[in-house]
Amino acid sequence: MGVAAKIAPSMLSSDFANLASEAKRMLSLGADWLHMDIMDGHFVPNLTIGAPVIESLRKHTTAYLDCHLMVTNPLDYVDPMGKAGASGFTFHVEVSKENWQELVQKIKAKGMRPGVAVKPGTPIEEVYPLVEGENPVEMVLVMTVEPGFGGQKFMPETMEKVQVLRKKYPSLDIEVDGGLGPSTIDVAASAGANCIVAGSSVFGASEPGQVISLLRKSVQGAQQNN
Ligand SMILES: O=C(CO)[C@H](O)[C@H](O)COP(=O)(O)O
Repeated sequence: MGVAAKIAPSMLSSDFANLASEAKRMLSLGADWLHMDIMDGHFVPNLTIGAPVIESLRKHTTAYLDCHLMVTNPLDYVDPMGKAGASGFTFHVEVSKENWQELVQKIKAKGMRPGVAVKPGTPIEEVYPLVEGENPVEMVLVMTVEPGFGGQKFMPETMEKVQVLRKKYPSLDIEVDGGLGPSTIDVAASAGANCIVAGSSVFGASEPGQVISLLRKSVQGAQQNN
């Protein structure tokens, strides 16, 4: 049996004007987590939501809010996101080389689960110290598109990173994000990903619940075959 499958619809593709009802709809259709994309308009060329929106959503759900911080200064976000009720806090390794130990410590102190994300062009070796340290992160997010926007094309070349990570860390949560849907999930699942973020393929489907269930079955099926 592998690491538990977690299907996390990316709320970036939801109707932000109806965020609470969109979140409840996804949970009622079988989502495990809600993926929240925090973008600062600097680390990535897009600006989305921040702690105030997480705080508002938290009033409507007890669900795991899987927050992906696409920001240049993640340390500045730890306190506000903790107070707002974030569950997971995933920061980018590209901007945390100097202070990841402090970051992880503070994220845990605020009751959140730390994760580290890598852009498609970043060597996967850069996350090893964060997974193996005394105070490790609990998830690695392998970006399968360039961060910044939903609806992009899945980059299959990123799968090598997932394979390497799964071989090295059999019980680690490995998340993939970007371009995941019915036509790309099998390759990600057989590479070893167990946390699946999917935005446009879920929100754009006529039956989003069927897509969520298909994503889960693919992860579970791949784990049984390994
Ligand atoms: O992090 C993201 C963009 O930076 C989004 O979560 C991601 O792209 C999901 O959207 P889609 O499934 O439509 O590709």
